[in-house]
Amino acid sequence: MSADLSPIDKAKFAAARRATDYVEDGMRVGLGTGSTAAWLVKCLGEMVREDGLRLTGVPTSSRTAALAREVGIKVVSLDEARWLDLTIDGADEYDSNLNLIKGGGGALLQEKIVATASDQMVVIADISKQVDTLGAFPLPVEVIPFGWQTTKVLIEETLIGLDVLGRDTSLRLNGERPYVTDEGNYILDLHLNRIGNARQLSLVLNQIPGVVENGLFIDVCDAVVIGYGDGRVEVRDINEGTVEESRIDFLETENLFTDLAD
Ligand SMILES: O=C[C@H](O)[C@H](O)[C@H](O)COP(=O)(O)O
Repeated sequence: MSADLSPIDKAKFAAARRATDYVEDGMRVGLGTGSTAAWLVKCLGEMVREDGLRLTGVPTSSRTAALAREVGIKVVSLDEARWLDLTIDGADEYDSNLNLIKGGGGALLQEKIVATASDQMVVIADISKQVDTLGAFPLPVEVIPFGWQTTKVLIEETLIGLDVLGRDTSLRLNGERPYVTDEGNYILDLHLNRIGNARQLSLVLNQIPGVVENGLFIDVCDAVVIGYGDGRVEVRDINEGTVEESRIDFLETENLFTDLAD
């Protein structure tokens, strides 16, 4: 095991590696975005190249599309695939009901469309993403650039009547300019600290003109695969009500792990 890799990278790798067990030959799979999902894409690419896995990938961002092509995964658009067997993605937070905050990497819109068009959604994460109540991570909301400052005020006014602890909102920046999503939109980050009723908040936000989508994923995720830095992996399946523990042997995967780390 490379000494250069942090325990958090090892945890992400362990979760991603275990999640490849969900992938069967011939599947159409939604490929998530972010540092954890990048491990997954690399692992799947290795399975395509080395084991002949037949896989059609639908990426959730331009970044993931580029990585998937680079590692040899066949990439198609969601419209070409129409419906997916499975989506595997990271998350910024998950709670005990497997409701999520996503969008820290700005890909929430495509991620939500792809996950919703899948028979099954599996989240891969390290344990730092687990929370009792969603909201410590700022909630990303994708908004149309036209009139975004008005939309921001409307969101702030709407938050006054809701069960949240904080109400600050900020425009996500890329240097000194607004961060622009793959769909050409902006992102407002809502610093709520605690979200009392995530389902209600999600519905209310999406009714505001100018809001395209928010980063709350309610009743979308079927299972979470939690990786730890020592190779332990826990799989919690919300439908089956099961918790399974296993272990990724870093010694056995050492070559793969270090190759993929490049
Ligand atoms: O927009 C980005 C996504 O929702 C990511 O899946 C999320 O931010 C988690 O990313 P990471 O695995 O890098 O923590």
